[in-house]
Amino acid sequence: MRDCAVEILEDVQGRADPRAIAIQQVGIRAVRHPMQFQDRDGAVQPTIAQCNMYVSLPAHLKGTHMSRFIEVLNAHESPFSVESFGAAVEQMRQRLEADSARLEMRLPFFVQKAAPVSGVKSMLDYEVELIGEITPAGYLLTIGVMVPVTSLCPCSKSISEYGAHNQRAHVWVHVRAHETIWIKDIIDLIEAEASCQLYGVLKRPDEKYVTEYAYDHPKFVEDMVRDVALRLREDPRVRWFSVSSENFESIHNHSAYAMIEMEK
Ligand SMILES: Nc1nc2c(ncn2[C@@H]2O[C@H](COP(=O)(O)OP(=O)(O)OP(=O)(O)O)[C@@H](O)[C@H]2O)c(=O)[nH]1
Repeated sequence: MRDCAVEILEDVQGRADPRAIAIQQVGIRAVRHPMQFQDRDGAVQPTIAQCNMYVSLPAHLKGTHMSRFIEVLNAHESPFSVESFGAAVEQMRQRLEADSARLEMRLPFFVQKAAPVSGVKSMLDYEVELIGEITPAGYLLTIGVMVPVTSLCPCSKSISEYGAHNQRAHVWVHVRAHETIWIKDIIDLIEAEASCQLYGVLKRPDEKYVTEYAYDHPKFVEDMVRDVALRLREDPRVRWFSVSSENFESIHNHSAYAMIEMEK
């Protein structure tokens, strides 16, 4: 067997490139990696992130150091959070010897909730997206959260002698902030504006409660994104946001959708 440790291998990606074209993003996509995630309450939860990792490559170099992206992930032992994310992007930028770096992570995030009447505890899963970019101009973090909620149609309630159609909706909020805004802050804000929030476990008294609560808080998809946008516009921590809602209609085989984006 040949001994790779002593063999001299050419560093092809370090060769000069004659085309003189810089690359804005080169790297790896769709890497799944186990990690620890920490949010507002300080508890650390294990999860699995799907990562995209990119750096810039100057015009004179042929290739980037592909293996180092995974090395960076594996070397990262401390929990990720909205506060520590910038340090992780900077580690990647330095290890790849690049001017700019971009780290995108999407992960399931779990919250233990108590049912509204019985108090029975259960976990609910949300989706989180963290997108951190370091360029010579500075660091930009975009935080995204998808919150599943109930929406109940105000028109259906108004025109029907009894009942109202309702559906599950996926509300995505992305924010860029002046200061720390936690994932749980965004979840609380969205759930407060839904026709009703969701729970993993509901006993019969809870089911009666959420049915009547949703009936008392009807929302079109437009109401949903406007009411969340109002809260984000009033929040001094937020400097840019987008909010969208996709309502999986129960009376159609298609979704209703609305989106608002605002730079403050
Ligand atoms: N740049 C580049 N590398 C690729 C690609 N596809 C596979 N690779 C391989 O990724 C491997 C690892 O690259 P490097 O990180 O530069 O590996 P290395 O030179 O042994 O490690 P370092 O000394 O840390 O730079 C190389 O063997 C490349 O051939 C590609 O499209 N671009």
